[in-house]
Amino acid sequence: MFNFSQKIGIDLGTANVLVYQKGKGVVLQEPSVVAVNKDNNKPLAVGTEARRMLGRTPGNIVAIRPLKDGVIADFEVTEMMLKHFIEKTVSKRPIFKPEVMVCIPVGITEVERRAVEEACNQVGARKTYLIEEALAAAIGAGMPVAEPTGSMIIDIGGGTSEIAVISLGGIVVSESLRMGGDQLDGDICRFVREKYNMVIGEKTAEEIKFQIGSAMVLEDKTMDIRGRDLMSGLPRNIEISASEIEGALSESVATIIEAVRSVLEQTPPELASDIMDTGVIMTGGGSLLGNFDKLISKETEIPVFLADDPLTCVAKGTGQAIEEIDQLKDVLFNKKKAYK
Ligand SMILES: Nc1ncnc2c1ncn2[C@@H]1O[C@H](COP(=O)(O)OP(=O)(O)OP(=O)(O)O)[C@@H](O)[C@H]1O
Repeated sequence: MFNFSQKIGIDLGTANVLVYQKGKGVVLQEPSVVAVNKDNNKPLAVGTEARRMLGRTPGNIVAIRPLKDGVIADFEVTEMMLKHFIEKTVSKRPIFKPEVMVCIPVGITEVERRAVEEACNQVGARKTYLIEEALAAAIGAGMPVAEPTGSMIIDIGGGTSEIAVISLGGIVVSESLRMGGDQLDGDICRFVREKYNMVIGEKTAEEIKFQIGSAMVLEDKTMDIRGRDLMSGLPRNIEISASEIEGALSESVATIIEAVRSVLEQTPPELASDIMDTGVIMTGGGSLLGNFDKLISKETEIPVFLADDPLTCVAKGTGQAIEEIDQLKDVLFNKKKAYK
């Protein structure tokens, strides 16, 4: 099949990789995990299949999350993962190699930018563009980013949280935290170990977060969990409540709210007034934590809304940006220079 201009947008996330393909939408959504055979250093499984192996691998296999805190921690494994996902999405024998747009966190260093570009070029991209994650999230959430009006986005991913005010296609004020939903899992593990002398894995912690995790408990509920007793070394069940988890998460939640406040404080008054009128939009999987939007709204006295399908906004925005790259080039790339 001829396909002259394969354009794909990649949300290369700490927790999930999403690929958006021109004309098709989000065509791939899989966890950012690779299972590697240590004997020959070859990937054994990538994505969903590899995630099932996390914490359950024999000695010669390791299940690796190659991205940490939003950036590439293991370059070689990231390349394996990108290669697998790009090959899975683009047609088998493309006439032209694909053009790829990848989103990156706002605070990323030049070395980290080059690492992402190099990884895409290594796996066969004809041209690689980078877009800041907050901007991609705002585009994907349908915000009028190119207009002369203030749009505020809070994107909470697995390893990073980006808070930004955008106007005329550029980021005017932003904060980027190297923490997100995954840190909340760590908070839960630590809490259970300290309070109940019990060890739980990160998958169990995430399950607790999904089921009873909340930034602000409005109605308490409980959940039975299973882990390993630290003293006896044996499996044990306990019941845990949503308000206990709220307490365990409070410090990380407060850090994110503090960053939101800091962005608001630095926002020029005209743009702040636009934001008061239109509200803030939350994207990213971390924004699905129970009542997070309500708590931020309560603490900042600004309307806060959860985007439709928050997990796919960044990928959609990245894909839309590459679809319209010719029109957006001036707005996105010149603006970025102007605000540097
Ligand atoms: N229903 C939910 N409640 C709470 N947290 C959730 C929910 N669904 C997903 N998450 C969390 O969202 C995070 C993943 O979000 P997302 O896929 O947007 O991140 P990412 O793009 O991979 O990461 P990053 O942008 O930091 O590189 C994980 O920490 C996951 O546990």
